[in-house]
Amino acid sequence: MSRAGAARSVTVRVPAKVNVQLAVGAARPDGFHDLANVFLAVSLYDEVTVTPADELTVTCAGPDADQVPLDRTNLVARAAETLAARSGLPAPAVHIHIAKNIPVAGGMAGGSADGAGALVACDALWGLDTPAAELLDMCAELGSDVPFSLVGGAALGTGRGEILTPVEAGAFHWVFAVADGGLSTPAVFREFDRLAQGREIPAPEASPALLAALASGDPEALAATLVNDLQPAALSLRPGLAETLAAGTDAGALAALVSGSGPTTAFLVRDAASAAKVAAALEASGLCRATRTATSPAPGATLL
Ligand SMILES: C[C@@](CO)(OP(=O)(O)O)[C@H](O)COP(=O)(O)OP(=O)(O)OC[C@H]1O[C@@H](n2ccc(N)nc2=O)[C@H](O)[C@@H]1O
Ligand SMILES: Nc1ncnc2c1ncn2[C@@H]1O[C@H](COP(=O)(O)OP(=O)(O)O)[C@@H](O)[C@H]1O
Repeated sequence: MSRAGAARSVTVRVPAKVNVQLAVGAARPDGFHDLANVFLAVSLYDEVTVTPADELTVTCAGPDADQVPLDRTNLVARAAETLAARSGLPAPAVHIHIAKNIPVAGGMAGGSADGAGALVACDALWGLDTPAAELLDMCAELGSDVPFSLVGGAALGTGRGEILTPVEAGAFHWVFAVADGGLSTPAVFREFDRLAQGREIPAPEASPALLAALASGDPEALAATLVNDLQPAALSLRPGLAETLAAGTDAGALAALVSGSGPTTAFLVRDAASAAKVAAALEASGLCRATRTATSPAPGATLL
């Protein structure tokens, strides 16, 4: 996008995710947990635009914009700094704007998506053409979910979720209920540890039945296999979410689960018509702040 007299800018679109399987192992010595994390990118997007500027600045617009930090802790700023440092460039002088549509601190990896988007956008703006493997390495440094935000589609994440293997996925329809306020991911993992005290935690493994259901595109089969080991922890911190989950299944959703660390709740539905019905019922229930409908799989970070 270049225009005489205007600074060139680059925009990248990035997807939210839902975890269709989130198997969590015991806490590791480094404080992370080994996972078998089956990620699915959904068609709910943020857009990250980078424009040359005098210094690194971050702005954000959207319904949740007031909850997004605009300082150097924002993952887009960290991404730009990481890419510049690794490429031997001076400190980045760039304005990064986030058009935010993904719920903040909602368990849908919005910050991770923005971080991946900023990496791809700055890479294009600065004409670096960084190899994909190096970009993925930088993503993993930024956060466990960031590599998946870059690649999108459907993938199994092992290690702390950053080691990705693509998996096959048919098309599915989803409704998301956005809760009031967010949940801190570290706090939800800490609650998982607390609830797990005195129990033997098995090593996390991907479920063959879930992967087969995902590949088949059969929503009933997928509904029977969805599992999120963080859900009891999220419900323990936010007991009211149980009512939201029940309201979605009462309205015809095939399955309901907490999205990642929550508090967004995800509802797998048969088709677009069912999505509209479940979303309307959730909106009418007063149990959530907003709803979104989406399909999966969605592409990863995409230059517009
Ligand atoms: C739970 C998941 C599921 O996809 O996402 P969200 O639902 O929050 O979006 C992820 O594991 C979140 O990944 P991400 O948000 O990138 O986490 P990171 O920045 O890497 O880590 C933040 C903190 O979460 C905890 N953490 C994260 C990943 C992991 N495998 N084990 C952990 O214990 C640690 O306390 C860590 O300090
Ligand atoms: N670009 C960003 N968008 C949203 N939150 C961000 C961003 N960068 C950093 N954060 C911080 O990360 C926290 C987690 O946000 P987010 O990634 O939206 O949720 P989750 O980890 O539940 O998927 C936020 O509370 C915020 O403090």
